[in-house]
Amino acid sequence: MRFLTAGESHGPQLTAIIEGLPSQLPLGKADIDPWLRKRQGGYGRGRRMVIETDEAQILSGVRAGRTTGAPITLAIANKDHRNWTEIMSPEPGGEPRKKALTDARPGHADLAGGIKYRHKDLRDVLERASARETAARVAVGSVALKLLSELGVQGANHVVSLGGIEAREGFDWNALDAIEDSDLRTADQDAAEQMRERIDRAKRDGDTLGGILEVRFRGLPVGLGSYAHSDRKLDGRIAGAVMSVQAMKGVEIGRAFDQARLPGSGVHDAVYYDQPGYRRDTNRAGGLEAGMTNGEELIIRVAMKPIATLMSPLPTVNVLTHEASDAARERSDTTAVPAAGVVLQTVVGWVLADAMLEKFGGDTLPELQERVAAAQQYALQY
Ligand SMILES: Cc1cc2nc3c(=O)[nH]c(=O)nc-3n(C[C@H](O)[C@H](O)[C@H](O)COP(=O)(O)O)c2cc1C
Ligand SMILES: C=C(O[C@@H]1CC(C(=O)O)=C[C@@H](OP(=O)(O)O)[C@H]1O)C(=O)O
Repeated sequence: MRFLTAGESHGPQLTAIIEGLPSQLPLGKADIDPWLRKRQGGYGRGRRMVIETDEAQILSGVRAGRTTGAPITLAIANKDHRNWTEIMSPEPGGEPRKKALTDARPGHADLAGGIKYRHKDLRDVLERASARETAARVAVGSVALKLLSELGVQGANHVVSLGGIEAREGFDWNALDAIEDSDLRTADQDAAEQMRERIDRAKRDGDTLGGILEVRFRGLPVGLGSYAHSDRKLDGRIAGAVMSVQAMKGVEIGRAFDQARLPGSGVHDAVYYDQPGYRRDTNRAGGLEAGMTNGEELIIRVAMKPIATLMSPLPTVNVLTHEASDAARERSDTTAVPAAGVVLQTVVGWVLADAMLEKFGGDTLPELQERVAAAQQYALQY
């Protein structure tokens, strides 16, 4: 499978094309829009999320509620575009350009992007660097999650820590409703309250916050990915997808950073066999060994940096005058950690769905389902 997204943050719309999805997958707006709405949520988001009510238009590849095997086109309108039509379509060469951005924001794409593409109005950089693009990626990933759910795979995401406030350790699949109900995407209500206070303080101070997120998947068959060549290794592919999300700066499989301090006897998972098949009593590996799923729950943790745009700005340089200045202040989120969990679950879902198709082939969903069931059976008896 492959996909492309296009669209600027304040342009008319975001567009995504997905190619390679099997036919006969039941698919409609109801499978995509709830993910878009979840991505918009979370305590600490800025005013843009009040303007947008993201929903996907399915423009090709689906007929009578089922995929046909043809490329799928998804479109998400930017409602805010109507407030930016003039700014987004300046006269060629017209100077000074309205809302030009010339005070490069440390931590954002502005300075390196301006030098790379030779833009002096850094708006030409930020429009595409913006995490608005993640709306398109979530739409794409939600289709992958739908395919996974038809194959018996379920995912989840939650906030582990935000602005230095730690949620209670542990994850319970039965607590998913509490996570979905929480504007901080944690089942730990006490931590959520402290996080809200921390976000309020950061906002008052003109500052921003990052955090740590966890993504989990269960029901995966053994052997997605491969040890046979570097670019087939699923851990590498997951890490690549996760790190490609705006503001993600670290990723670990299981609790890799803690485990790096321990001896092997305290890290690896002993294997046993009794009915109905192979079993491990621990899952410290986080579901991946040698670039392959091992049948245990997949556990991924990701570090998100604090938002780059500060209302109490850092020193920077004006790229027109080279004089010292304060970094540009754009409307912005104080934190987007809860929203990022939704993005991460969907982008990891894409990698997993892709690996499923690679291992099991499948022009159609029923063929895929038969082959996955047979592989699950084989793994027990092996
Ligand atoms: C859901 C989400 C929302 C974001 N919102 C903002 C924002 O409002 N302001 C901002 O400066 N950065 C925001 N970011 C992060 C920037 O897009 C990102 O830091 C920037 O593109 C530079 O890329 P890098 O951090 O990966 O190096 C957001 C990221 C995500 C995932
Ligand atoms: C638009 C979204 O996030 C945006 C991501 C973003 C950035 O710099 O990454 C900056 C802000 O853009 P704006 O200035 O238009 O408010 C966020 O709102 C979104 O998540 O849909």
